Amino acid sequence: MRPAQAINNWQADQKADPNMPEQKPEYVSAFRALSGYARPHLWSFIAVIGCTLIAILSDLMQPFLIKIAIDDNLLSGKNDYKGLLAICGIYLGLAISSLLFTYLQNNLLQNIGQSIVARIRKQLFGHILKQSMRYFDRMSSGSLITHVSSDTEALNQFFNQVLLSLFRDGFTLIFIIVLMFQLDTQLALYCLILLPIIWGIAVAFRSYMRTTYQLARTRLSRLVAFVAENLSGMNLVQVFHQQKEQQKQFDERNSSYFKANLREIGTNVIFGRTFDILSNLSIAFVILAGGNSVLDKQLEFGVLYAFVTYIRQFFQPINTITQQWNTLQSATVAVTRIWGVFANKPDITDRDHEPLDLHNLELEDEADERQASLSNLNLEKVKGRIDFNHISFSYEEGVPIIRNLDLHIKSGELIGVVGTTGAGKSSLISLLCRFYDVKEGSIRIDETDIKDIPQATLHRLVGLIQQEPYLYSGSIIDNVRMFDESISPKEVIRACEFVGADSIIKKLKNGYESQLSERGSGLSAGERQLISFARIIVFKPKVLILDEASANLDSHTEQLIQHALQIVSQGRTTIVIAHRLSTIMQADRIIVMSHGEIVEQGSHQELLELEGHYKELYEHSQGHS
Ligand SMILES: Nc1ncnc2c1ncn2[C@@H]1O[C@H](COP(=O)(O)OP(=O)(O)OP(=O)(O)O)[C@@H](O)[C@H]1O
Repeated sequence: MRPAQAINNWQADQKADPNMPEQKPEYVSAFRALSGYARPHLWSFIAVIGCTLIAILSDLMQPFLIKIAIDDNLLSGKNDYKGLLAICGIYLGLAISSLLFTYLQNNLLQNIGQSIVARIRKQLFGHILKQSMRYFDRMSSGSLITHVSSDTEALNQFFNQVLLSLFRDGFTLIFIIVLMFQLDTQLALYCLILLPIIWGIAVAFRSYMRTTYQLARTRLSRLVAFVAENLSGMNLVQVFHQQKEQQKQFDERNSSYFKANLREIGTNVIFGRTFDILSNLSIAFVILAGGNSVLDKQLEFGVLYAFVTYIRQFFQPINTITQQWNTLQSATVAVTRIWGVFANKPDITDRDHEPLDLHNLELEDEADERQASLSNLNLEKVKGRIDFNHISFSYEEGVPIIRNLDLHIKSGELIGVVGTTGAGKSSLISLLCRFYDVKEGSIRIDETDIKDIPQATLHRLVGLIQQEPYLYSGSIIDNVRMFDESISPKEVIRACEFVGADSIIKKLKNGYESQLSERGSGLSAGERQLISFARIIVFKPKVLILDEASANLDSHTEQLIQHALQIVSQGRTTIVIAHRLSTIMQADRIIVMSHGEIVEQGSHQELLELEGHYKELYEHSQGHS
């Protein structure tokens, strides 16, 4: 990731969510947060500092050795070849030592950085998995992806670049200054006069560079968002022949990003060259001032040589440290954002869930495992009776979605739920799965409030087949058994045969080993639902919820689904949200919902006789107005 990307990602998020407070890099709290992760690597850090010191000293002693060779051997007239040979040997030894310890320092620091970042990334993903649906309603998936990928990558850069530079360049600078004073105090003092000038230039460039970086990142974000938008709405783009218009808009964004990039590169070049000019000016100045002293025999030639070399080396670490500023800022913002995610407690938790300890997220995993094993329901003995006791619910305060709904479902009953769009059918199901909690009333399975059932148990108890079933990247076998290797391929094949998906799967080129992707790789909505039916057979939940595919299915797939539903619903309490009334005409009971309430219920025939909402829906589905 380029410097400042995290800042810009964050800024892009801010635009997407205007309610989020303005966030600035908070260096102290960011470093405190990171220090907890760094503590276990204390000895490795000490080893890094040791290696850095040896590597720098090995580097910096080289000009000093040449100074000795010039002043004590070459210009002293002693003809001491042995001494010269010894100096060459030491020089070689120093070069090897510098190489070896730089390598060790780099490797050690990379190792520490990568393991800290990998640990944070793992905990972050685990933490996101535990969040409730309300959180995902609020957060765009784009910004969560940014947290897991770009923000953790910004941390990686912190260890690879900022820390490395702070250790290596910081120590180098200190040693060079000490060595320069050791060689000649007056010349060293002249050189220090340059420091405020260098500082002034660095500060001026830093703020200009930041603006340039940000401009490029903002334009990149716009470009990426535009491509993502087009990809997700590709069918619309093609249906409305928008290709030319979209290409034009893309070209505009692309060219403005290109210009911003050129500006960024130009700024970097000017900054680097300015330092080169300053370095050369200082060398000229040292040669002028020091040369005079050499001619007056007040300074040895070797000292002047060493000084010129150190001045050259002096500018490089300053340049590198200044360039790290942007990376440091983006890493700090990244830490703040990542800790913002960690700080968010899921609002749906199991009873007696211990409070989140931000400093010890591993404890959270252990607590979850403990909770999962604590079930007051014996899964085998659950009958599947469901009671919605006068429940009310809203997504947003003051906008009721479900109002005082009272519904009692017997174990093994097949219930069809119908209603106009937005009536609250899917919301009712979300409440039963405990994606959200009811505001008033309670939902009970076999007399136990679902809030008292650990979520892991509840989700084994209630199986959900969604309108758009989610398929993972992987084979059909793995999609049916949800990567649970304890379920054999034979069981999967039997389940698919049972629900009638077998004939469809066998037609695929690689049969059960065909690789699917999230969009289903060529399977229709109905066919994807059939695969979900097989999942139900494999995992045997006591309660089955089917949010029927609303897409028009061909009559063959529709028949297959009807057949699969009959098979799968046997011995299970089943709730079907029906978009086609034909699916639930045979249901034990049909519930008609409108504006979050049950307005009618009964069998198909009974409801038709009522001549109310259901009859209207039915006639509409039959093509009558
Ligand atoms: N995550 C959400 N956040 C805020 N409002 C929501 C959310 N999900 C649904 N709603 C709103 O709640 C109401 C009921 O939606 P719901 O999806 O339960 O209806 P539905 O009967 O299943 O509709 P459909 O048949 O179109 O799927 C709608 O007004 C919808 O806009």
